[in-house]
Amino acid sequence: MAVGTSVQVRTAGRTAGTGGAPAAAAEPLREGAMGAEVVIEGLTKSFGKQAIWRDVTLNLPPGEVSVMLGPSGTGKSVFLKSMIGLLKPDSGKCEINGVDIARCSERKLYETRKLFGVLFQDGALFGSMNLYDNVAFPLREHTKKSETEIRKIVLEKLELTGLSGAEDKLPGEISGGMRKRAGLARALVLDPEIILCDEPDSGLDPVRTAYLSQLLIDLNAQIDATILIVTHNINLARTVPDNIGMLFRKELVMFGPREVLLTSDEPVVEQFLNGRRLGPIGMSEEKDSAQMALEQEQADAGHHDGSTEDVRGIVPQLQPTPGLPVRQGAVRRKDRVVQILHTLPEPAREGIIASLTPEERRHYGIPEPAVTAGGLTPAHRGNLPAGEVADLPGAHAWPGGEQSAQTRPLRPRRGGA
Ligand SMILES: Nc1ncnc2c1ncn2[C@@H]1O[C@H](COP(=O)(O)OP(=O)(O)OP(=O)(O)O)[C@@H](O)[C@H]1O
Repeated sequence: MAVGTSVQVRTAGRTAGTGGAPAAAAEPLREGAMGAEVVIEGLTKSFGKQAIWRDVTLNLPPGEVSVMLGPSGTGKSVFLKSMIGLLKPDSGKCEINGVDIARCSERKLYETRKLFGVLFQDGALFGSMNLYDNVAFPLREHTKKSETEIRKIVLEKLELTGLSGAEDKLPGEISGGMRKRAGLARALVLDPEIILCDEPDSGLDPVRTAYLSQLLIDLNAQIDATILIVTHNINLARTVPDNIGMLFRKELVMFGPREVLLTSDEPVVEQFLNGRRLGPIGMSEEKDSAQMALEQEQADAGHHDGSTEDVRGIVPQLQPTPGLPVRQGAVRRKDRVVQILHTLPEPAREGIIASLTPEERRHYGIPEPAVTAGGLTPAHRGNLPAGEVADLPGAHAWPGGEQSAQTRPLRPRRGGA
């Protein structure tokens, strides 16, 4: 079995297939708990004389899904490793529940790491252990749970990731997609508040990637964990996250609500989303101006620039499979982005407003948009100078204090958020 052939997602009281009929929303699996917020400020990392990135500042809002994009070699994996303390940054902080991962004691680091579930690129499974033992490993290592308790948790996570029945298989006997899902099952056994996924789609075909995308959204709906995904997959980046960031030229070019990056006409963002050669990104990350001019000349003369379609604008975000709980992160996000709406570039603002229902618009006191009668947001384009987006209030923090009547939460918040 490979990803997607029979992905089953667990609801509180039953199992629902991804194509199942709509049903009443189920209760979340992890009642009351909410993913941790990750506060990153001025994070800088180099290896000897090689600067990787500097002054990276962003917040991962609790329970929201974020994606980090960036050309190969820009240090995305190094960023994930720095977040869990596997690599020490030169300066800056990465704070989780008040603990600065970059500076804390070994004991605190050990404790805080337990909040993380990490899906490594290759699944990082032990080749000599079957899937059951691989998934059980963190529980046997880090908890004092009995084998009966472990069995219950392992079978639950295998079911959640669509791997029921494959317990006895060795990693070498299953497909790449199944290995990814087994890695995800193992990342989930300690009930993580934060899930980091390093290229979860690598090596998967487009259909299996689509199923994996749905699985990540469904997981988020069920456990309300904060999720950060590093990926090169543009479909995934356009449809899954609440927030998108991009690393380029050793800096965080942007990080903020998905609508900002998806409507940006920053050359580096446009080039990356469209997968074309024309633009500032070259084979060795950066291009000089002579090379850029030459490529432009060739394209003007009709030479193919590598892209197949013009990808721009906001597409609808994936929703949890019918029957699963409402994503609490998405509910909180709505309140958050409405509060910072006035700070966002116009195309992003329009996109967010267009994504609200008439009831939500009334609740927030936002007038009906003139351009969205057809329902779907038009392909907006934004214009935000590099560096400015990362400075958006929503990129780093969001107003916490008093809320006006217009920005009161739409629905009661869970877990004291
Ligand atoms: N432990 C290390 N020691 C020295 N250099 C390292 C180490 N880990 C990573 N690097 C360097 O850091 C840079 C960024 O690597 P990283 O793997 O984070 O890039 P990436 O953006 O994840 O790339 P890709 O998209 O290709 O996976 C590379 O030049 C790499 O060689």
